[in-house]
Amino acid sequence: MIQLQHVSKVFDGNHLAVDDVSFSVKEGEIFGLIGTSGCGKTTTMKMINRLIDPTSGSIFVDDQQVKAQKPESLRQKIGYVIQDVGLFPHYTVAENIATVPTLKGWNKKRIESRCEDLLELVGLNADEFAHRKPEALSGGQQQRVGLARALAADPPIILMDEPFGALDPITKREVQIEVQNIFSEINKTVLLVTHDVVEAFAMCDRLCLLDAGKVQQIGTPQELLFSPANDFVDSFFASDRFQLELLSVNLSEILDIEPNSKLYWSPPLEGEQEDEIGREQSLYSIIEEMEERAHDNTVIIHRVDGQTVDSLSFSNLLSKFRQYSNTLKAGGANG
Ligand SMILES: Nc1ncnc2c1ncn2[C@@H]1O[C@H](COP(=O)(O)OP(=O)(O)OP(=O)(O)O)[C@@H](O)[C@H]1O
Repeated sequence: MIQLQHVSKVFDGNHLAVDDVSFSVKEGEIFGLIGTSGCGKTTTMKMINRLIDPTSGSIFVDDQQVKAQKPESLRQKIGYVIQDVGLFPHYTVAENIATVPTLKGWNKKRIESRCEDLLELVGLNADEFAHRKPEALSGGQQQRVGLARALAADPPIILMDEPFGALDPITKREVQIEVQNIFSEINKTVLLVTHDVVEAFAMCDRLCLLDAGKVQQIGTPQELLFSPANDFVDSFFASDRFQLELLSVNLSEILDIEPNSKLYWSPPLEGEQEDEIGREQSLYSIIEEMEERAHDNTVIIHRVDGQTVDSLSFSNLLSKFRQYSNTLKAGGANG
């Protein structure tokens, strides 16, 4: 879907900001570009929608070189979400969302109904918000409108540059979860630039870690964490290591689960029926969920298999996780 081949960018004649970068982002994937400040993330992203032209190398979107595509038509298939959102201050929320559909010549009725659907998708009530100006929105609400605007004409690709950077940690987590749910419902190819490794691990299928414009490693979060290509990659994750390990390991990896068996939480949350657990949930989200449910740290997860009920305690789960992560560190699980 997106492919970079030996892409470099030199600024001011001698500043090599992006140095021979190659990667491809597959259809439907959330791909993260991470690295320290100034390592070339934003420059790399802006070369994809032609806000910046590369000095050398080739970039393909949909198997076509971007330099052979008109910037306007290229940008119609690429939604773009940036940190300061960039909403037009004199336009209402609805008018902001309508920008690309209007350029594409959609009729008024179609635009109105798209706008309502999108506001609902990002968790904002259309009656309440459609006619407000951006100044009458909180930062989190502006971010949601920015996302709705990027999704308006249903582009297959979304580029996001520090989209949650302006949010406080609690709102950030809420908006991240919503955005993840949105992307899992609608098939989008997403490139996310972030300096926040926890965000990258929570949201991305694969990551590319850059340093001084050069690719250090490309792989799944688990591969970068447990099989680092060099010392830079290893030390880059050191300060958040435990949280990242929990984020990069799924429940199904550490439990010996039969293909058709289902897992349930116990006790259920107050007022809820027995609630199934997603086997692809990360250990981190399982533990977050446990904290919400567990009163006495006893039986948390149980398996219903005919007459048999198997159960796991919080500490049992953690010790299985430690065993598994030690195997990964020793290079045992993924080879
Ligand atoms: N238009 C420009 N002219 C000259 N130098 C630039 C220009 N844009 C970026 N740079 C330089 O290129 C390098 C990479 O910048 P870039 O914005 O891509 O980094 P980044 O990884 O996105 O950083 P951050 O996380 O701080 O946003 C930096 O050294 C920056 O100063």
